[in-house]
Amino acid sequence: MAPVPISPIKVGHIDDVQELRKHRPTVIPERFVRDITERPVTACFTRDVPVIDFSELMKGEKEISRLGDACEKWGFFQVVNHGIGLDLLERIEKVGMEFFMLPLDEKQKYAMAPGTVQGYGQAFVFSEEQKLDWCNMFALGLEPRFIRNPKLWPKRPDHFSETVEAYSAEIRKLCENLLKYIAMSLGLKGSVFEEMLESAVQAVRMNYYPPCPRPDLVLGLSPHSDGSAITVLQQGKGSSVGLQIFKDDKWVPVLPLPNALVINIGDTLEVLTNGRYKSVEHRAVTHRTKDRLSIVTFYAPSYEVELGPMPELVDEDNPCRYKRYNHGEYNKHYLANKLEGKKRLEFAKIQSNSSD
Ligand SMILES: COC(=O)C(/C=C/C1=C(C)CCCC1(C)C)=C/O[C@H]1C=C(C)C(=O)O1
Ligand SMILES: O=C(O)CCC(=O)C(=O)O
Ligand SMILES: [Fe+2]
Repeated sequence: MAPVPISPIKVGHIDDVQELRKHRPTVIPERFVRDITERPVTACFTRDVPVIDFSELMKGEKEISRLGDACEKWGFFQVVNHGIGLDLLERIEKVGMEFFMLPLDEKQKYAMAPGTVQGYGQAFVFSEEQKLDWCNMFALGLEPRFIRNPKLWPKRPDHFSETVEAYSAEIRKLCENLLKYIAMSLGLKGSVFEEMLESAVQAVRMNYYPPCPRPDLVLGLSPHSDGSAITVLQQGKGSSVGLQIFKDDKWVPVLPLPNALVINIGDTLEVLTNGRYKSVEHRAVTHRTKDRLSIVTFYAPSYEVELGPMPELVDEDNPCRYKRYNHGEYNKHYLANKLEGKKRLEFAKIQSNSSD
């Protein structure tokens, strides 16, 4: 596997945003205040992200073709009738929220060590100058089992670990099935991506965004695309609307649908499809009075996998846009840099004279 390097970089003191907020600040600390060009504007363009009915996908062509359109035109969709019990969706939200509500010293027993990505804290901070996100994160590696760090699995709240296990097993099946239908939407054999990913890496990240007195000045999560093949995102019930995707040069909010899961194409699938299905830049914004929880699963290739565009998707009209590389190397590159739009994918791009 590709080890994540221990960072020698100085990141300075990182305020825990939940603790900050307890003091009801009237002024936002400078490290959270975004440059004027990055600040979220309130008037957001609303267009509906496509909704895919998972139960229709197995019935054939029509929904699979809608899925292909969603991947090609949006890179994001919401999936309904996905077969994961509502009770399990509620339970993961409950233990996630209970974890973030624990006292800071309890959460810090599972602190994310500098330069690593598992545990509680803020990932992707590499300098004292870098702006911070108004967010607390808790991340765990799940599969394959050797990526697990048992010391980082919380003892509190009750039922945390077993709920994460049960949830992740269901989400894994959903990812396998979605990748099968995504392959079929491209006219490929259903098993093609699963074979390519080998023993897929799976990780979960819970993001908690406390209310922020000045949501106009900060970001909950910096703009980025995910390094995964696909990502599954659950938006907490009762949470503020916070996820936005960058579409046609505008930030579009993803309005939560009851019991739906949000799926997005990650950088890996963009490469494998030679850019036909694109990873899309997204971010999270905060709310003045409401908090927000999101539970995010990254489903990615095994670190050993060498990948590049599938030959079936390269021809004279679609010349090869990405080089072949080792996913472990990509993973290392992704995790060693701040979140910065689609910048990480430049690692894989074959430079051309065209504008993309
Ligand atoms: C805070 O962590 C992340 O944002 C993150 C990390 C995921 C992972 C773990 C928590 C444990 C070990 C596996 C893995 C690195 C996937 C984001 O992951 C993105 C980045 C890549 C690349 C990816 O596949 O998902
Ligand atoms: O909280 C959200 O809605 C966005 C989360 C996200 O994009 C991520 O964790 O990668
Ligand atoms: Fe993301």
